[in-house]
Amino acid sequence: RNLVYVTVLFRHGDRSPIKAYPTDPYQEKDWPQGFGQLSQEGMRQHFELGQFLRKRYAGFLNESYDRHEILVRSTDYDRTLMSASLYPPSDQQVFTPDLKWQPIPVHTVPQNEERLLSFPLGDCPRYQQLMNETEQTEEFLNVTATYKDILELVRTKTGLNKTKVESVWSVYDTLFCESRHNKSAPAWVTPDVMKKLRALKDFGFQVMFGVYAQQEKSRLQGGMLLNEIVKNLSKMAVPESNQRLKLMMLSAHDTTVAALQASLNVFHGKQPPYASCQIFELYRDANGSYSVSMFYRNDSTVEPYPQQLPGCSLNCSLDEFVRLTKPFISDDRDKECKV
Ligand SMILES: CCCNC(=O)[C@H](O)[C@@H](O)C(=O)O
Repeated sequence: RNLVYVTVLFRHGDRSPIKAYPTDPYQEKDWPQGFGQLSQEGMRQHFELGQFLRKRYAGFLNESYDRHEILVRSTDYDRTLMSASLYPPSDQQVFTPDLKWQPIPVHTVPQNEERLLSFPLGDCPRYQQLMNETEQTEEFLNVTATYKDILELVRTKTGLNKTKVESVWSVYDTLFCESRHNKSAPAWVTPDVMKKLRALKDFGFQVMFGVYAQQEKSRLQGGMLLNEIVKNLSKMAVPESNQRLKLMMLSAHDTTVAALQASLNVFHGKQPPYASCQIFELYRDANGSYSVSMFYRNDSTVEPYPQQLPGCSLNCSLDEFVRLTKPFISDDRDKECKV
């Protein structure tokens, strides 16, 4: 079977915190580029991802960058735009000796117009209703009861007057970024506290796109992106189409990867790491039919993991892929959002 088209969605690389908590000893001035910015570690992570993709698709992609072959779209954040731009050049495209980098065009839309790569999308009362109902489920109540003491600790130590899961989420994120950049944590942040905050953060992802009414949440969130990806796969599955596009690269966030994976029922409930990459490969089989293979790269030290769409084989026929994903895609989201 021959590879004919690839779509990859990745999270940006390592960054500075999005914000500090009220009593945080580190504030915006303590970060080289301020809050929410790609770090040099993040740049290295994405240069490595670019090298991985070039190697994986050597022979499929033109040796040198061909603007007809590759389309890059990013959310309108510095960290995602910069992550997407770190595509290594081929030899003859090096334009300055010793500079192993070349600019590639990265397309985007303003944040308030983004409806493909940023989740959870607001403007959906039905989704908000589902989230309220989720917070009444036994599972949610059990988790918040189990971690009651840690939520209380976070409230008192950080000066945050709310300790809903979302507030804890942002504290963990800030502490995680600070730990990754050798900024010593306050005494109350013990390894056990970080472990519990990590579990709550992962739970926060599960809640956003699952735990309760996962299919309906997918139709209102990640299904929006899944729909585009499935439409593109079908569009590319035509023999000798004059389409030269071979690789669609989407640069986004942890929530984007999680939302998309939840809509495919392949989300394993943990925050997608920096530069993690969801891969869709479309193949034309010898008999002229088409199949889709999915992979998830969340560890750059090993090969990407093959993912199995529930109800299908690892090399899932395109027809089956379309049929099995349909229930997670809304054909009129605005209507389904109305309450
Ligand atoms: C309000 C928090 C928004 N967080 C982000 O945008 C980050 O990019 C986050 O999605 C991530 O992938 O780190």
